[in-house]
Amino acid sequence: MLRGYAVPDVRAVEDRVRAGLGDGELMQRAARGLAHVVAERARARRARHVVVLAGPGDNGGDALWAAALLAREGLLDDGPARDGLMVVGVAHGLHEAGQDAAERAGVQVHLVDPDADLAAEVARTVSSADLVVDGLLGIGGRPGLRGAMAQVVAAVRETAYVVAVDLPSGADPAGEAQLGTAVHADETVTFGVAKPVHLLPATADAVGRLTVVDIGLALHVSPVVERLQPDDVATLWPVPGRQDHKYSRGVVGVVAGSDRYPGAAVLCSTAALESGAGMVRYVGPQHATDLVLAACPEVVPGPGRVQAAVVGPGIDPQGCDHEDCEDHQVERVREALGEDVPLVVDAGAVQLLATWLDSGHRRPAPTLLTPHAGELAGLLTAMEDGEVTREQVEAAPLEHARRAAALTSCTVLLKGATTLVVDPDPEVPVRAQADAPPWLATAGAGDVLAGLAGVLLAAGLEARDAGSLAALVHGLAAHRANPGGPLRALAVAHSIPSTVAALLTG
Ligand SMILES: NC(=O)C1=CN([C@@H]2O[C@H](COP(=O)(O)OP(=O)(O)OC[C@H]3O[C@@H](n4cnc5c(N)ncnc54)[C@H](O)[C@@H]3O)[C@@H](O)[C@H]2O)[C@@H](O)CC1
Ligand SMILES: [K+]
Repeated sequence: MLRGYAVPDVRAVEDRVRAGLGDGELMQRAARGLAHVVAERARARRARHVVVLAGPGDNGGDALWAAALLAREGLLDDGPARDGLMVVGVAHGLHEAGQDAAERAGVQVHLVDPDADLAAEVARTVSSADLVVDGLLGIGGRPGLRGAMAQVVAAVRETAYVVAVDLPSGADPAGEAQLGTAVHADETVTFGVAKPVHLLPATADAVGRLTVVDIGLALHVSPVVERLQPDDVATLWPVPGRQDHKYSRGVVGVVAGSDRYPGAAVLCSTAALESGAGMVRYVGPQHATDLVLAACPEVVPGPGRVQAAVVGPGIDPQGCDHEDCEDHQVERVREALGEDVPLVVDAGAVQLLATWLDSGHRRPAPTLLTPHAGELAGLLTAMEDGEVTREQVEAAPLEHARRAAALTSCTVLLKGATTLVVDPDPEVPVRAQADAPPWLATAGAGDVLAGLAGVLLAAGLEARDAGSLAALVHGLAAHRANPGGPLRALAVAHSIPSTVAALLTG
């Protein structure tokens, strides 16, 4: 599990560790780790010109010391970057010891006035770099770059490989403010532990590949963000024992599909079966039932006892007006909301839940809501004063997911390039999963995710684990279904069994 700690907690432990070490030792450790990564990337990419950008604080200090090490220890010597290393400092003054060390090692340091326009010559130097080290701002940075810092970053060539020191400069270290003018790194080298900026959706896109360098920090506080990794699957996934039978493994109810969207019923039921449900019971209109049974003969039609249910994919919250529809989906969902059974509440059922909660009901069992941004906006609009738009949710996903979790007392899984899973208790770390290829943005992918999560709830996982594990496996199954190419949702569902098997057997 990757854990991201709040910046004040990181500073507190850094201060404690630094007090027990020699002067500058902690920064030396950071700089050494950084220098080794830079040297390796420079070699691999046959970089000819390496430009190190340094800002006014200790982030710049790390970068300057790394430049000194690269030059002094000849870390670039076997590559063509030998004579092509220089520092551009954007500050009224740089980290003194770092600047001194870089200059003593023979590295040229150009100092740029942060408030003046960038000289054309400096812009040319920066744009000549094929590898750029971004040490402008770290955890002390305010979001958004201005003046010469913004200009120097704009001068970086599109094809240059950018290694950010600790975090991409200009991004909010807390990972909450939306990205403004900021560095977009190919790789970020952080020290000791990850921070929220690396994991949360507002900023994670600017981070690139994340490398954590050990500098001897041990945190004994709770992280604020967590991300499950593939090797967590073996710990969390419900593996049946020899004594298990279909009921003990977990029966999953699926209330999904309508005459208008019968395919959602097929996708959700298929995903539940492919994820290892002991049994799937499907409830829906006749046409959808026929399609489900044709695709999945293992499914048992009609209501019955279940350990968890998925309600909502492809239902029409306005109600089904089909005359022979015995299993009226909206009524079924309302009934399920009142039952003491863990639920995945998806798509059309999200709106029904909002109305149901607004009339004073409370869910008696664990509940995982799985909205996309538009559905979350609809839920908040129904439960709060004033309209909330999809754009507002997309601009501040964590804030809105937190609001929804607090209002509903349910766990909220907000789908996106980075999927958030937020517990109603604000003290519980948020899970942020970014496992899916962009190809997964396709119709029906949400129905598959809901079916997968339903199986995990039915097996007894708590809602936050079920949601984040489902998001992880969903993303990995998508990669496996067709690495690097187009996907359809059904193919993702069919690739769940082999994906899980590969993760369980290592
Ligand atoms: N604290 C520690 O023990 C360690 C810190 N390390 C490094 O130190 C960094 C934190 O250093 P600092 O606290 O000095 O903070 P930063 O280096 O992030 O920068 C703070 C400085 O930048 C200025 N600034 C902030 N936002 C700005 C903006 N948007 N535009 C222009 N100037 C801006 C501030 O006024 C301040 O002078 C970490 O990110 C990490 O790179 C590492 O050396 C590891 C050890
Ligand atoms: K940085």
